[in-house]
Amino acid sequence: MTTRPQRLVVAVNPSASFGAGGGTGDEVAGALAAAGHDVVTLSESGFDELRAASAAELARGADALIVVGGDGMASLGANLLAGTPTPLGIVPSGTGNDVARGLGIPVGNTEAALRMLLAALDHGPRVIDAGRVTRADGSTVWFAGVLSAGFDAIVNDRANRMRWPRGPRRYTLAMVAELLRFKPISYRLTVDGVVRETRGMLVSVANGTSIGGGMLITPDARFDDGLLDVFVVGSLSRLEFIRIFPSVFAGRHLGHPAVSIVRGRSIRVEADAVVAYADGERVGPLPLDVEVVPGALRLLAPIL
Ligand SMILES: Nc1ncnc2c1ncn2[C@@H]1O[C@H](COP(=O)(O)OP(=O)(O)OP(=O)(O)O)[C@@H](O)[C@H]1O
Repeated sequence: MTTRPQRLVVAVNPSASFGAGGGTGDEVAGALAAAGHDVVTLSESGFDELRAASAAELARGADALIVVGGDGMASLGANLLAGTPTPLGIVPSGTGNDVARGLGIPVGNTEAALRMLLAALDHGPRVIDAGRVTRADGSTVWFAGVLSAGFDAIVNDRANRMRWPRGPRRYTLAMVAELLRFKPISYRLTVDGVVRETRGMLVSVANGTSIGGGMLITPDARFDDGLLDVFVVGSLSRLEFIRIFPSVFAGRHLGHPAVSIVRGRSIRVEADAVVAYADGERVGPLPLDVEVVPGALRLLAPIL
């Protein structure tokens, strides 16, 4: 490896799904140090503490932030680094890992993810777009993958509260439980100034391709096209939903009359009493304004 030694901050979520106990964090820190890098490993009792510790360490100067965890950790990294030149690395050890998945970072194989990370430290980062969300109170938050408001955000909320099972099957169980009580939502969407009102189950604003551990809701979305894919699932009976649901994993739901995707740069999502999630983390209640910021993030990921 020809890489010059770099100062790397490694932020570990010890509670992320298959990294439970922090073992993946030790493996990552060990491999990076063995490759000659100067590694600072951070692990805290909670997410907010970890974010604060990471911010403090980045302020001392770092060549990259590497997060070890799931989409929530990708969110932590994206929010610290969007708009800065410092690259973000992700070693997936979470439940869904959809951001890593969409970027072609190996999931479920820490060794392979580490090989890819070391190669990316060598060849340099991939520049991608990020989504910037503005809440009604004017505060902002970034996302790298997908923002969702509707059925899957409710499922996400339930899955986050579940202790079992580990892995993506947790989302499937949470989904079945929530499907039994779900009522369609009345949305008002404004995409680049064009207003559309619709009743439905779900609206997602996607920079990436999947949610829920590989459900390819927007299989043709690109992280670096300067656009967001707005995915809408209209009203469906429970039976019809269950019938088309498996096809989402292969991205074969696209021809269904209740499913639509439009692309845009600036999207307002409105509905009563709906909370949005982005990259697996709670963003807050609608209404929200989402815009794409081209080239806002550098990712230590394969250059496609
Ligand atoms: N010590 C901790 N450090 C960081 N995050 C923690 C910690 N303990 C609990 N968490 C929670 O972990 C969540 C983030 O988890 P993460 O996304 O890394 O894994 P996951 O939920 O298993 O995977 P995914 O989001 O891909 O489904 C945060 O919402 C945070 O509140």
